[in-house]
Amino acid sequence: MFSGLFLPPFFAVLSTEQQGMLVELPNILFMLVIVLSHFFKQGRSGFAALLMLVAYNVIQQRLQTPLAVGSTLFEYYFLVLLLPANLVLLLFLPERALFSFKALSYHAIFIVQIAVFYWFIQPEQLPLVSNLLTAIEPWILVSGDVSVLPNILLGLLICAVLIAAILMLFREVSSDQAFLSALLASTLTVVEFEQQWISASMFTISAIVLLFSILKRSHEQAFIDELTRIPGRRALNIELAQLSGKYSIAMLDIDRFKKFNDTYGHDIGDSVLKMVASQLATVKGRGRVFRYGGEEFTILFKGKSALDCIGYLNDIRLLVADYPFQIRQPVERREPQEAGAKNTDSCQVEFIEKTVKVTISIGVAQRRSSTTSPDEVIIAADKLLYKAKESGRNQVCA
Ligand SMILES: Nc1nc2c(ncn2[C@@H]2O[C@H](COP(=O)(O)OP(=O)(O)OP(=O)(O)O)[C@@H](O)[C@H]2O)c(=O)[nH]1
Repeated sequence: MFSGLFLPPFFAVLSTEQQGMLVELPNILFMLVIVLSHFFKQGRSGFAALLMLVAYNVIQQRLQTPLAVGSTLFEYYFLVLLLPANLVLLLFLPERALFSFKALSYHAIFIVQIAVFYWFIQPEQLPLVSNLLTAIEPWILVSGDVSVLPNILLGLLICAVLIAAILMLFREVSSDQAFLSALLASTLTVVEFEQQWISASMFTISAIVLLFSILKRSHEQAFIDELTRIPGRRALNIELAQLSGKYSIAMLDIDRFKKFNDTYGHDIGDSVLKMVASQLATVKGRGRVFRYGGEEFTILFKGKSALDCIGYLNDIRLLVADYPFQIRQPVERREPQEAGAKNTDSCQVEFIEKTVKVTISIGVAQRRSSTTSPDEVIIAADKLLYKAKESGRNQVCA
């Protein structure tokens, strides 16, 4: 329906040896994903790769004959039902390292399905399989010219894809995109099952997406600060190690943040950090923002003097200071007691909304000479930050 137009001509120009390599490619890529998922502690992607690897091999080893032969049709239905069902199930299960004790229940679910499949495909089960197919015949209205896929299974596949797409939109789990791609690849494969090369090409694409997803998430884990979603200290250190020529570094600190935490609680303090990071990320002048640690941030301006940066830094300082940060705070309200009544401690908790102002202080220093190291520039910027605090906060010192 979709791919038949371009896949066979593309594969036809390849030599038999190259075609053989392309058929093996999903196996290699999925195994790579499994190994990486173990080292990068991304079990969910590892399980998805394991499922896809087994499904691909079932297709290659068992389903390359016409679907009407022997138990092939039954095996095809088995695959169409269980592959998306397992992928969707994984979307809801918590992350577990693939080769860990905690993941044993996942492996058990998987092994039971393989055992059931293996039992059904034994030659002596053929009469039972034929009877089963006859029994479910009224349910599986074949959609004729679209594919050999019964409408009911096609509907389930579409539901699985929709669930993955909705989850991807509404929660921030980076592996969801890879699951959606695996579900789309499985759907296209089973819908276009009679197309030559469909499984090799779709499963290769899905394996590549899974691989990229693992690498992207590992990169994020290493370099992106989990709370503020901006690059963290490790990313800054790598940038600093590669610096040369003219540059300036700004050190920024939220004013009286300890008091803020003590008054409104650590969770609201975290929201302030997120808000400040999102405002800082809009800095002009090609400044790159990092979370230095705690409530301190760093902005690196390559090719700029401290004087060049003052305007950009004042802009973000004002942006933060003008941001109406909303707080929903619980307050206890004591019920007034009637005269002579017994002293019972009755109080109600109410929530009040209020807007608070957050300010930041900034110190910015530039590289003075070719012998000045980035650490020395940071120390100089820190001293200027201290000066900004001493001079009343909410200001830039250069
Ligand atoms: N909520 C939250 N608080 C943090 C985090 N990291 C550091 N802090 C808090 O940030 C506060 C820093 O306080 P101080 O270094 O004393 O400085 P300050 O209160 O901002 O005062 P000045 O810098 O002098 O304006 C401490 O109370 C830390 O607990 C975090 O990730 N989340």
